[in-house]
Amino acid sequence: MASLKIPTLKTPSHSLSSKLSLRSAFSANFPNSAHFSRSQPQRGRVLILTSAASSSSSNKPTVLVAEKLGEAGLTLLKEFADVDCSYNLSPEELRSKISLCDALIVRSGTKVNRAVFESSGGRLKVVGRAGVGIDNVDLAAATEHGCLVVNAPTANTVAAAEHGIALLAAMARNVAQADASIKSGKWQRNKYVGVSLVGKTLAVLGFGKVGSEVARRAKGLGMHVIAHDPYAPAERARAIGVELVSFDEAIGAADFISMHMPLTPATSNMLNNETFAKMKKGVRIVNVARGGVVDEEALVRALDAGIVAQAALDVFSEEPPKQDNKLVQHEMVTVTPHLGASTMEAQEGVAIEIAEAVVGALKGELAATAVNAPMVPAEVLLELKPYVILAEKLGRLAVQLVAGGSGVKTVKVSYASSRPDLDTRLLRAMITKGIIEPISDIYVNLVNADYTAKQRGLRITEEHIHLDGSHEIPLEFIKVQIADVKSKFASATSKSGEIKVEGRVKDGIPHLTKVGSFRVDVSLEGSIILCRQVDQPGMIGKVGSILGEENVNVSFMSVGRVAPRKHAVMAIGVDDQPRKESLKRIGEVPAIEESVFLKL
Ligand SMILES: NC(=O)c1ccc[n+]([C@@H]2O[C@H](COP(=O)([O-])OP(=O)(O)OC[C@H]3O[C@@H](n4cnc5c(N)ncnc54)[C@H](O)[C@@H]3O)[C@@H](O)[C@H]2O)c1
Ligand SMILES: O=C(O)[C@H](O)COP(=O)(O)O
Repeated sequence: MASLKIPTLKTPSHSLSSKLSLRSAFSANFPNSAHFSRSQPQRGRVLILTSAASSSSSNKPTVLVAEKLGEAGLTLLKEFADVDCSYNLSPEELRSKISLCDALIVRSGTKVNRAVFESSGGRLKVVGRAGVGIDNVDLAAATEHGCLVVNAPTANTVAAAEHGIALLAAMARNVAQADASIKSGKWQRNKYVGVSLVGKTLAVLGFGKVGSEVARRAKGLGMHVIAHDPYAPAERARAIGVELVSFDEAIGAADFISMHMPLTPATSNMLNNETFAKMKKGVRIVNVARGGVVDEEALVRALDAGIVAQAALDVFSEEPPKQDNKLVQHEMVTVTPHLGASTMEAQEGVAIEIAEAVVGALKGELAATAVNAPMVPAEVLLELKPYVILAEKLGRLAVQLVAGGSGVKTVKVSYASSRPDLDTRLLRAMITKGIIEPISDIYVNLVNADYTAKQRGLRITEEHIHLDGSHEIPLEFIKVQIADVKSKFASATSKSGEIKVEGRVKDGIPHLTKVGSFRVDVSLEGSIILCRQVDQPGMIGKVGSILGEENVNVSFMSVGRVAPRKHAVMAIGVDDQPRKESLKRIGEVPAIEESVFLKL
């Protein structure tokens, strides 16, 4: 397996402070538009931006809105960002614009593929999908690029359900065909005799938000409604009088089938030759989900064979479909151009929902509708905040203790807590960030931490040390151990050979409390000098006066020793980075056996 090579450690261009917010976890962070400066690119806390990447002279982030968005959403966005509404961009135009944008908002008509993320040069931090389906966004590529994807999953539910019902009724009564006929001067009352809905069985496939609203409305029309959804809770179905059945039962019993699942590899072409063959002859199909859930050629054949009497389609595998598309031209098929979400009300709602999500994500707030990052409830985030800082700093310290040329492969993290259900995803992500960022150019956040670790051959194992006691404090301490490496500070190596650092939060401030087997206590602010010395009088004074002469402000000092007059480790918190010569002078103090400077 590859390993994370330790090159010369980079000095972070920022200094961490206790002001560090949860932003670091999400990365798509603009503290607020007024304080954001592109001319001073920073890593870690905010986006990597360069003045060359800036398209505007203001300090605001740039949001590209690539498809029509409701006014209320645009107004919200404009309060926070420079908004570039460029509709109908070609793929090339989108790729060339994207490196100037911090966020991109699309509907279903824009393919946000890997090339888009690659062209963004690391600047794109949020993709907002103004709607539900995210099949037009390459989530794997987004995650690999540390880009958060958020959607607007609720505001168009009713609109989509109403459109499904509209198509159901229009299909059953040949509304579209009869309308076209009369407009062409004909009066064909016998040709357009329809079928009734009342008493018929409707199978809703996909019993989520839209599917259940369709079911509720269909029941109001007097239909018998059954549903299939492998993941839907039976109680939700029962509550509206719908029975959940197997896929085969659903399609075998249905007079009408309505599709409401997302397009995924598992649902692609789920209606196909084989499944059409299991349906009742004369079944009618509505699709307001995605074109790709139906094998369109198989549907044409099923229509021509009379297995499917009629279909009503709002969505197509290729949008817009070619003009000679056999389904579009088929007499027994009613079509609309992906209008499910297109009501005035839904579009205003979606625009607000996505604008809030994108602005929140750019500010580094928790994104409630994130689709490629673990959901951590806001209250958990707030409580874990100081531990998040501790986790990153311990990772950062541990990796700086690794000798150059070593390969970091295995990191073990132990969480000592009385909470059996402690959510460690965020902490793990931050330790990963702390370990990887000082030694690479990769920007790590909650979105891409696990992926990045895997890519770099870094295996992070986690252990919970269960403590008895009050559940009030989420965590007693975090221990980070790096195995199978040499350390540039031998005292940081435990008896079993791992580099070991341990820390805890005291009064809301993260502290380093153990290095190797030495207990220390130094607040993790500024930077740290670690020295191992023979425990004897005057050591603190000697080192302190060297730092004083060099004008380096000491914020904290702590000495941990194995026994009086034996070995001791002195941890010194410093506000400024000492000159190399100062560190050399410290190393030359006779009783000092080794020393190292660690930048936080
Ligand atoms: N035509 C439009 O304009 C329009 C508007 C809104 C939504 N949509 C589409 O409708 C889909 C559903 O929207 P929603 O808001 O109800 O989403 P949702 O996530 O609330 O519901 C989707 C449901 O599909 C279920 N599902 C997943 N795999 C399935 C499978 N193999 N078989 C059966 N069910 C399965 C899920 O368990 C879930 O309950 C969206 O993904 C989107 O593609 C289209
Ligand atoms: O997934 C959705 O939300 C719908 O398909 C709506 O898509 P649209 O935003 O392109 O209308």
